[in-house]
Amino acid sequence: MKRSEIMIALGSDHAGLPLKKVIMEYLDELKLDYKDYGTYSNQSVHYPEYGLKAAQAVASGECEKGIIFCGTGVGISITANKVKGIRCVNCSEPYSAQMSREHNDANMLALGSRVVGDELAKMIVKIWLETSFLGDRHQIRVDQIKEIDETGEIK
Ligand SMILES: O=C(CO)[C@H](O)[C@H](O)COP(=O)(O)O
Repeated sequence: MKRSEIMIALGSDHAGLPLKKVIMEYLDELKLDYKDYGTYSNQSVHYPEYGLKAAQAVASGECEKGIIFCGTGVGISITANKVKGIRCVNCSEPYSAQMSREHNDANMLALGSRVVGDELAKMIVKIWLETSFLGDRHQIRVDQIKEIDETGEIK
C-alpha cells in the first residue's frame, strides 16, 4: 500500500548496493515509499543499466524523485543525466544537497557508497527530500536547462 505522497525510484550497481540497503531502511523509518529498480545482488553489474531504469521511472512520472548509488556516484549520475528531464546531483555533503533542490530543482540524487558513510548519506537524503525548489530567478535557469534538453540550445 502506498504510504507517502511521493514515490522514490532507487537504483544501484553492485558497489552501490550496500548503501542502497541502508537508505531503504532509512526510507522505511521515514515512512516514504520507494521502488527498487535493481541491482539486487552483489554480483558485478554495469551501472548504466540501473541508472537508466531509475531515471526513466522519474522522467516518465512513475516516480517523483530518484536516489541512485554506485561506488562514487559519478557513473550512475552521468547516466541519469543523459535522460531527458533528469537533473541528477552527485552529492557527498548536505549543503550541495540542499542547494540542488533550492536552486536546481534536482529530481535525482546520486550517492557514492565508497565515498560517503551511512550516517552522512542519511543526512544528505533527508535534507534533499525535505528541501523545496525556490523558483524565481532559478526557474529561468532550470527552464534553460529544459530548453537544452528539448532543442540542444538556448534561444
Ligand atoms: O563508481 C562506479 C562508477 O562511477 C562503479 O560503482 C565502479 O566503477 C565499480 O567498480 P568495480 O567494478 O571495480 O567494483
